[in-house]
Amino acid sequence: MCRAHGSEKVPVIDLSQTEEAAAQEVRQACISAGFFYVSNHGVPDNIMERYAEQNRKFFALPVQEKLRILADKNNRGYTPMAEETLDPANQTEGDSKEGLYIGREIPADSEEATKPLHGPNQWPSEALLPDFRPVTMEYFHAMHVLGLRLVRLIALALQLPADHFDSNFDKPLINLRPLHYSAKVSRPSEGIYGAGAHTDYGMLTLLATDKNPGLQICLDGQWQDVPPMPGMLIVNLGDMLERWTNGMFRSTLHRVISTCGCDRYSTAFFLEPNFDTVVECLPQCCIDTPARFPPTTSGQHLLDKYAQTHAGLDAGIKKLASEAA
Ligand SMILES: O=C(O)CCC(=O)C(=O)O
Ligand SMILES: [Fe+2]
Repeated sequence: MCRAHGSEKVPVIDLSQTEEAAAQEVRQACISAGFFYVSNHGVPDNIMERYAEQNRKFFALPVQEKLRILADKNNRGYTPMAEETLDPANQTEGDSKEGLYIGREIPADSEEATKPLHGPNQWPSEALLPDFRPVTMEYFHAMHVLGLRLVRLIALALQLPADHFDSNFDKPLINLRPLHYSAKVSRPSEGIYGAGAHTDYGMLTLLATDKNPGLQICLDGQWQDVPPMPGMLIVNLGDMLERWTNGMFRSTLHRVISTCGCDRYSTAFFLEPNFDTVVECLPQCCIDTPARFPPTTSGQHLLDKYAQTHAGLDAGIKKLASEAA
Protein backbone atom coordinates (compact mmCIF):
# COMPACT_ATOMS: atom_id res chain seq x y z
CA MET A 1 0.00 0.00 0.00
CA CYS A 2 1.47 3.36 -1.02
CA ARG A 3 0.52 6.53 0.94
CA ALA A 4 1.14 10.31 1.06
CA HIS A 5 4.19 12.10 -0.37
CA GLY A 6 7.67 11.92 1.14
CA SER A 7 10.95 13.57 0.31
CA GLU A 8 12.86 13.59 -2.95
CA LYS A 9 14.84 10.39 -3.50
CA VAL A 10 15.45 10.33 -7.22
CA PRO A 11 19.11 11.08 -7.99
CA VAL A 12 20.51 13.10 -10.88
CA ILE A 13 23.26 11.30 -12.82
CA ASP A 14 25.56 13.48 -14.89
CA LEU A 15 26.38 11.58 -18.07
CA SER A 16 29.38 13.79 -18.83
CA GLN A 17 31.44 12.09 -16.10
CA THR A 18 33.50 8.95 -16.80
CA GLU A 19 31.60 5.77 -17.67
CA GLU A 20 32.96 4.07 -14.54
CA ALA A 21 31.80 6.88 -12.25
CA ALA A 22 28.40 7.07 -13.96
CA ALA A 23 28.00 3.28 -13.72
CA GLN A 24 28.56 3.41 -9.95
CA GLU A 25 25.80 6.00 -9.59
CA VAL A 26 23.53 4.03 -11.92
CA ARG A 27 24.02 0.96 -9.73
CA GLN A 28 22.97 2.84 -6.58
CA ALA A 29 19.96 4.38 -8.31
CA CYS A 30 18.84 1.05 -9.80
CA ILE A 31 18.99 -0.60 -6.37
CA SER A 32 17.35 2.20 -4.39
CA ALA A 33 14.78 4.01 -6.55
CA GLY A 34 14.66 2.30 -9.94
CA PHE A 35 14.34 5.88 -11.28
CA PHE A 36 16.96 8.55 -11.96
CA TYR A 37 17.34 11.77 -13.91
CA VAL A 38 20.07 12.10 -16.50
CA SER A 39 21.75 15.45 -17.17
CA ASN A 40 24.21 16.19 -19.97
CA HIS A 41 22.62 13.34 -21.90
CA GLY A 42 23.69 14.64 -25.28
CA VAL A 43 20.27 15.08 -26.89
CA PRO A 44 20.21 18.70 -28.08
CA ASP A 45 17.46 21.00 -26.71
CA ASN A 46 16.65 21.88 -30.26
CA ILE A 47 15.55 18.32 -31.08
CA MET A 48 13.55 18.09 -27.85
CA GLU A 49 11.73 21.34 -28.63
CA ARG A 50 10.95 20.58 -32.27
CA TYR A 51 9.70 17.14 -31.32
CA ALA A 52 7.47 18.52 -28.53
CA GLU A 53 5.98 20.99 -30.99
CA GLN A 54 5.10 18.22 -33.47
CA ASN A 55 3.38 16.24 -30.71
CA ARG A 56 1.20 19.14 -29.73
CA LYS A 57 0.21 19.48 -33.37
CA PHE A 58 -0.56 15.78 -33.66
CA PHE A 59 -2.81 15.66 -30.61
CA ALA A 60 -4.55 18.87 -31.72
CA LEU A 61 -5.74 17.12 -34.92
CA PRO A 62 -9.47 16.32 -35.12
CA VAL A 63 -10.17 13.00 -33.43
CA GLN A 64 -11.44 11.51 -36.71
CA GLU A 65 -8.03 12.14 -38.23
CA LYS A 66 -6.26 10.39 -35.35
CA LEU A 67 -8.67 7.46 -35.45
CA ARG A 68 -7.59 6.80 -39.04
CA ILE A 69 -4.35 5.41 -37.63
CA LEU A 70 -5.78 3.47 -34.72
CA ALA A 71 -3.24 1.09 -33.14
CA ASP A 72 -2.96 -2.15 -35.11
CA LYS A 73 -2.18 -5.70 -34.04
CA ASN A 74 1.52 -4.81 -33.88
CA ASN A 75 0.71 -2.05 -31.39
CA ARG A 76 1.64 0.70 -33.79
CA GLY A 77 -0.65 3.69 -34.08
CA TYR A 78 -3.05 5.83 -32.08
CA THR A 79 -4.58 4.92 -28.71
CA PRO A 80 -7.60 7.15 -27.95
CA MET A 81 -8.38 8.94 -24.70
CA ALA A 82 -9.14 6.42 -21.92
CA GLU A 83 -8.44 3.38 -24.15
CA GLU A 84 -5.75 2.11 -21.79
CA THR A 85 -6.33 1.18 -18.15
CA LEU A 86 -2.97 0.64 -16.51
CA ASP A 87 -4.34 -0.41 -13.13
CA PRO A 88 -7.67 -2.16 -13.80
CA ALA A 89 -8.08 -3.26 -10.16
CA ASN A 90 -8.15 0.32 -8.87
CA GLN A 91 -9.52 2.38 -11.77
CA THR A 92 -13.17 3.16 -12.46
CA GLU A 93 -12.37 4.52 -15.94
CA GLY A 94 -9.48 4.46 -18.41
CA ASP A 95 -6.38 6.65 -18.07
CA SER A 96 -7.17 10.29 -18.96
CA LYS A 97 -4.63 10.22 -21.77
CA GLU A 98 -4.31 9.50 -25.48
CA GLY A 99 -1.14 8.32 -27.17
CA LEU A 100 0.62 7.18 -30.30
CA TYR A 101 2.85 4.13 -30.52
CA ILE A 102 5.78 4.35 -32.93
CA GLY A 103 8.09 1.36 -33.28
CA ARG A 104 11.14 0.51 -35.33
CA GLU A 105 10.13 0.96 -38.95
CA ILE A 106 9.86 -2.57 -40.38
CA PRO A 107 8.71 -3.02 -43.99
CA ALA A 108 5.55 -5.16 -44.30
CA ASP A 109 7.23 -7.54 -46.78
CA SER A 110 10.33 -8.18 -44.66
CA GLU A 111 11.17 -11.38 -42.80
CA GLU A 112 11.02 -9.51 -39.49
CA ALA A 113 7.43 -8.46 -40.12
CA THR A 114 6.33 -12.09 -39.75
CA LYS A 115 6.95 -11.81 -36.00
CA PRO A 116 4.28 -10.40 -33.66
CA LEU A 117 4.79 -6.72 -32.73
CA HIS A 118 6.88 -6.07 -35.87
CA GLY A 119 5.70 -4.08 -38.87
CA PRO A 120 5.39 -0.67 -40.50
CA ASN A 121 4.40 2.39 -38.52
CA GLN A 122 1.21 4.33 -39.03
CA TRP A 123 1.84 8.03 -39.58
CA PRO A 124 -0.55 10.98 -39.52
CA SER A 125 -1.37 12.59 -42.86
CA GLU A 126 1.72 14.16 -44.42
CA ALA A 127 -0.46 16.84 -45.96
CA LEU A 128 -1.63 17.91 -42.49
CA LEU A 129 1.64 17.42 -40.60
CA PRO A 130 4.53 17.40 -43.09
CA ASP A 131 7.26 17.60 -40.41
CA PHE A 132 5.85 15.05 -38.00
CA ARG A 133 7.53 11.97 -39.40
CA PRO A 134 11.05 13.36 -40.02
CA VAL A 135 11.21 15.17 -36.67
CA THR A 136 9.86 12.12 -34.83
CA MET A 137 12.43 9.87 -36.52
CA GLU A 138 15.21 12.27 -35.53
CA TYR A 139 14.05 12.14 -31.89
CA PHE A 140 13.61 8.34 -32.08
CA HIS A 141 17.17 7.96 -33.30
CA ALA A 142 18.57 10.23 -30.56
CA MET A 143 16.71 8.25 -27.87
CA HIS A 144 17.83 4.94 -29.38
CA VAL A 145 21.50 5.99 -29.23
CA LEU A 146 21.11 7.21 -25.65
CA GLY A 147 19.16 4.09 -24.68
CA LEU A 148 21.91 1.77 -25.92
CA ARG A 149 24.46 3.83 -24.02
CA LEU A 150 22.39 3.38 -20.85
CA VAL A 151 22.13 -0.37 -21.47
CA ARG A 152 25.94 -0.45 -21.46
CA LEU A 153 26.06 1.57 -18.24
CA ILE A 154 23.63 -0.89 -16.71
CA ALA A 155 25.90 -3.80 -17.72
CA LEU A 156 28.83 -2.02 -16.06
CA ALA A 157 26.63 -1.31 -13.04
CA LEU A 158 26.11 -5.08 -12.78
CA GLN A 159 29.89 -5.58 -12.92
CA LEU A 160 29.53 -7.20 -16.33
CA PRO A 161 31.41 -6.24 -19.52
CA ALA A 162 29.90 -3.12 -21.06
CA ASP A 163 28.78 -5.08 -24.13
CA HIS A 164 27.12 -7.88 -22.12
CA PHE A 165 23.58 -7.09 -23.35
CA ASP A 166 24.50 -5.78 -26.81
CA SER A 167 23.47 -8.90 -28.74
CA ASN A 168 20.04 -8.73 -27.07
CA PHE A 169 19.48 -5.24 -28.45
CA ASP A 170 20.46 -5.51 -32.12
CA LYS A 171 16.78 -5.88 -33.15
CA PRO A 172 15.14 -4.29 -30.12
CA LEU A 173 11.45 -3.89 -29.50
CA ILE A 174 11.13 -0.14 -29.22
CA ASN A 175 8.07 1.93 -28.54
CA LEU A 176 8.25 5.67 -28.74
CA ARG A 177 5.02 6.83 -27.17
CA PRO A 178 4.03 10.48 -27.14
CA LEU A 179 1.21 11.02 -24.64
CA HIS A 180 -1.34 13.78 -24.13
CA TYR A 181 -3.13 13.97 -20.78
CA SER A 182 -6.44 15.84 -20.74
CA ALA A 183 -7.04 18.63 -18.20
CA LYS A 184 -9.25 16.29 -16.17
CA VAL A 185 -8.17 16.43 -12.51
CA SER A 186 -7.37 12.99 -11.08
CA ARG A 187 -9.42 11.74 -8.14
CA PRO A 188 -7.64 8.67 -6.79
CA SER A 189 -10.35 8.04 -4.17
CA GLU A 190 -12.81 7.66 -7.07
CA GLY A 191 -10.48 5.59 -9.22
CA ILE A 192 -9.74 8.41 -11.71
CA TYR A 193 -6.10 8.77 -12.78
CA GLY A 194 -3.99 10.37 -15.50
CA ALA A 195 -2.23 7.01 -15.65
CA GLY A 196 -3.01 4.20 -13.23
CA ALA A 197 -0.26 2.72 -11.08
CA HIS A 198 1.94 0.35 -13.07
CA THR A 199 5.47 -0.82 -13.60
CA ASP A 200 7.00 -0.53 -17.07
CA TYR A 201 7.33 -3.74 -18.96
CA GLY A 202 10.75 -3.78 -20.56
CA MET A 203 14.42 -2.99 -19.96
CA LEU A 204 14.30 0.75 -19.54
CA THR A 205 12.22 3.83 -20.23
CA LEU A 206 13.46 7.29 -21.14
CA LEU A 207 10.82 9.86 -20.30
CA ALA A 208 10.60 13.48 -21.40
CA THR A 209 7.81 15.61 -19.96
CA ASP A 210 6.60 19.17 -20.34
CA LYS A 211 6.74 21.60 -17.38
CA ASN A 212 3.66 20.20 -15.66
CA PRO A 213 4.10 17.80 -12.75
CA GLY A 214 2.11 14.61 -12.36
CA LEU A 215 4.48 11.64 -12.22
CA GLN A 216 4.71 9.89 -8.85
CA ILE A 217 6.65 6.81 -7.82
CA CYS A 218 6.05 4.46 -4.93
CA LEU A 219 9.08 4.27 -2.62
CA ASP A 220 9.09 2.87 0.89
CA GLY A 221 5.30 2.74 0.84
CA GLN A 222 4.91 6.43 -0.04
CA TRP A 223 4.04 8.21 -3.27
CA GLN A 224 6.87 10.60 -4.16
CA ASP A 225 6.64 13.33 -6.79
CA VAL A 226 9.12 13.13 -9.63
CA PRO A 227 8.89 16.70 -10.93
CA PRO A 228 10.19 17.76 -14.34
CA MET A 229 13.76 19.09 -14.25
CA PRO A 230 14.78 21.47 -17.07
CA GLY A 231 17.09 19.90 -19.64
CA MET A 232 16.99 16.44 -18.02
CA LEU A 233 15.35 13.16 -18.91
CA ILE A 234 13.85 10.71 -16.45
CA VAL A 235 15.07 7.11 -16.74
CA ASN A 236 13.39 4.16 -15.10
CA LEU A 237 13.82 0.42 -15.16
CA GLY A 238 11.18 -2.02 -16.33
CA ASP A 239 10.13 -5.52 -15.35
CA MET A 240 12.58 -7.32 -17.64
CA LEU A 241 15.59 -5.80 -15.89
CA GLU A 242 14.04 -6.68 -12.55
CA ARG A 243 13.67 -10.27 -13.74
CA TRP A 244 17.22 -10.40 -15.11
CA THR A 245 18.61 -9.14 -11.78
CA ASN A 246 16.27 -11.20 -9.59
CA GLY A 247 14.86 -8.02 -8.06
CA MET A 248 18.20 -6.37 -7.25
CA PHE A 249 17.44 -3.61 -9.78
CA ARG A 250 13.93 -2.30 -9.25
CA SER A 251 11.03 -1.87 -11.60
CA THR A 252 9.26 0.72 -9.47
CA LEU A 253 5.51 1.27 -9.35
CA HIS A 254 4.53 4.69 -10.71
CA ARG A 255 1.45 6.64 -11.79
CA VAL A 256 0.34 10.02 -13.11
CA ILE A 257 -1.90 12.22 -10.99
CA SER A 258 -3.17 15.27 -12.85
CA THR A 259 -3.68 18.17 -10.46
CA CYS A 260 -3.15 21.35 -12.46
CA GLY A 261 -6.38 21.25 -14.44
CA CYS A 262 -4.23 21.73 -17.55
CA ASP A 263 -3.22 19.53 -20.44
CA ARG A 264 0.07 17.68 -20.00
CA TYR A 265 2.39 16.21 -22.65
CA SER A 266 5.05 13.59 -22.11
CA THR A 267 6.86 11.02 -24.23
CA ALA A 268 8.09 7.63 -23.12
CA PHE A 269 10.75 5.81 -25.12
CA PHE A 270 10.49 2.15 -24.16
CA LEU A 271 13.58 0.10 -24.99
CA GLU A 272 13.05 -3.65 -24.78
CA PRO A 273 15.29 -6.58 -25.76
CA ASN A 274 14.88 -8.43 -29.08
CA PHE A 275 11.61 -10.40 -29.34
CA ASP A 276 13.28 -13.79 -28.80
CA THR A 277 15.60 -12.79 -25.97
CA VAL A 278 15.22 -15.11 -23.02
CA VAL A 279 14.99 -13.09 -19.84
CA GLU A 280 16.03 -15.14 -16.82
CA CYS A 281 18.01 -14.61 -13.67
CA LEU A 282 21.65 -13.67 -14.35
CA PRO A 283 23.85 -16.35 -12.72
CA GLN A 284 25.43 -13.85 -10.32
CA CYS A 285 21.98 -12.74 -9.09
CA CYS A 286 20.71 -16.15 -8.04
CA ILE A 287 23.62 -17.42 -5.97
CA ASP A 288 22.22 -16.52 -2.56
CA THR A 289 18.54 -16.17 -3.48
CA PRO A 290 16.69 -18.63 -5.72
CA ALA A 291 15.30 -17.18 -8.94
CA ARG A 292 12.05 -15.33 -8.09
CA PHE A 293 10.70 -15.32 -11.65
CA PRO A 294 10.45 -18.11 -14.22
CA PRO A 295 12.26 -17.46 -17.51
CA THR A 296 10.25 -15.65 -20.18
CA THR A 297 10.98 -14.07 -23.51
CA SER A 298 10.90 -10.37 -24.18
CA GLY A 299 8.17 -10.76 -26.82
CA GLN A 300 5.92 -12.99 -24.74
CA HIS A 301 6.19 -10.73 -21.73
CA LEU A 302 5.15 -7.70 -23.77
CA LEU A 303 2.26 -9.48 -25.49
CA ASP A 304 0.92 -10.62 -22.11
CA LYS A 305 1.16 -7.12 -20.65
CA TYR A 306 -0.49 -5.35 -23.58
CA ALA A 307 -3.36 -7.82 -23.51
CA GLN A 308 -3.97 -6.98 -19.84
CA THR A 309 -4.12 -3.19 -20.22
CA HIS A 310 -5.17 -2.24 -23.76
CA ALA A 311 -8.83 -2.53 -24.62
CA GLY A 312 -7.73 -1.72 -28.16
CA LEU A 313 -5.83 -4.90 -28.84
CA ASP A 314 -8.99 -7.00 -28.93
CA ALA A 315 -12.69 -6.29 -29.38
CA GLY A 316 -12.37 -2.70 -28.14
CA ILE A 317 -10.23 -1.56 -31.03
CA LYS A 318 -12.70 -2.92 -33.57
CA LYS A 319 -15.54 -1.07 -31.85
CA LEU A 320 -13.63 2.20 -31.89
CA ALA A 321 -12.68 1.64 -35.53
CA SER A 322 -16.27 0.99 -36.57
CA GLU A 323 -17.46 4.11 -34.68
CA ALA A 324 -14.90 6.18 -36.58
CA ALA A 325 -15.86 4.79 -40.00
O1 LIG B 1 3.60 10.65 -18.41
C1 LIG B 1 4.35 10.27 -17.52
O2 LIG B 1 4.94 11.07 -16.78
C2 LIG B 1 4.58 8.79 -17.27
C3 LIG B 1 4.15 7.87 -18.37
C4 LIG B 1 4.35 6.44 -18.06
O3 LIG B 1 4.60 6.05 -16.95
C5 LIG B 1 4.26 5.42 -19.14
O4 LIG B 1 3.87 5.78 -20.26
O5 LIG B 1 4.61 4.27 -18.88
FE1 LIG C 1 5.29 4.00 -17.01
